Amino acid sequence: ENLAQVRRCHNLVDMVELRVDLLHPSQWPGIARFPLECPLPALCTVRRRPDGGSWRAPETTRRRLLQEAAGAGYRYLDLEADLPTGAVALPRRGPRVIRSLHDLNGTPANLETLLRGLARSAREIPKLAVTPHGVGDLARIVTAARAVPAPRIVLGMGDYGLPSRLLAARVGSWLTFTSATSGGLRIARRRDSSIH
Ligand SMILES: O=C1C[C@@](O)(C(=O)O)C[C@@H](O)[C@@H]1O
Repeated sequence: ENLAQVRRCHNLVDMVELRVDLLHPSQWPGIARFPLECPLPALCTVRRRPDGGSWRAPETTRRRLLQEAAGAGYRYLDLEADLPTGAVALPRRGPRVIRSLHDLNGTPANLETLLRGLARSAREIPKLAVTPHGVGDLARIVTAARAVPAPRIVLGMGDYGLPSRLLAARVGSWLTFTSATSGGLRIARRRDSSIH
């Protein structure tokens, strides 16, 4: 089902995220096959509930699946900022880590420091997903992104976050997310918008 969705939109996006937390456990055996059959670079994410995800099983199971994904051919692996080093062992020539921090309630004061401190090595890509409550917060997200060397990912969640997604390239975010199904930003064809 996930691969069918990728095939429907593979010419509209540059990479694909598999949200393992949204899968039924009966689908977990397919996690290792996904990047091999996916026509685009794949990102594996197992999002916890406090970070906005739907993961319900124990943390040990989550780490086991992340570990499996680390050796399965994914180009990127999303690991949280509070995950202890070594909780997921990364093979040499394994995936590049996107080191993420989510704030579902607001936009922390020290955004730039947070963003700068996320990556644990030069290979990791820091990612901040926060919830702006007004244009002031939105402006702070943009300022923080621009102050930190690329590549970095910044996303505003909620209504006030929308401009940070539509203007991701302008903001300097290395990627922005869209959704192959309902429930997120719909995928637009390239150049459907004229924002530069
Ligand atoms: O971390 C993120 C960002 C996201 O939550 C969003 O708000 O677009 C979508 C998730 O799939 C992804 O893992």
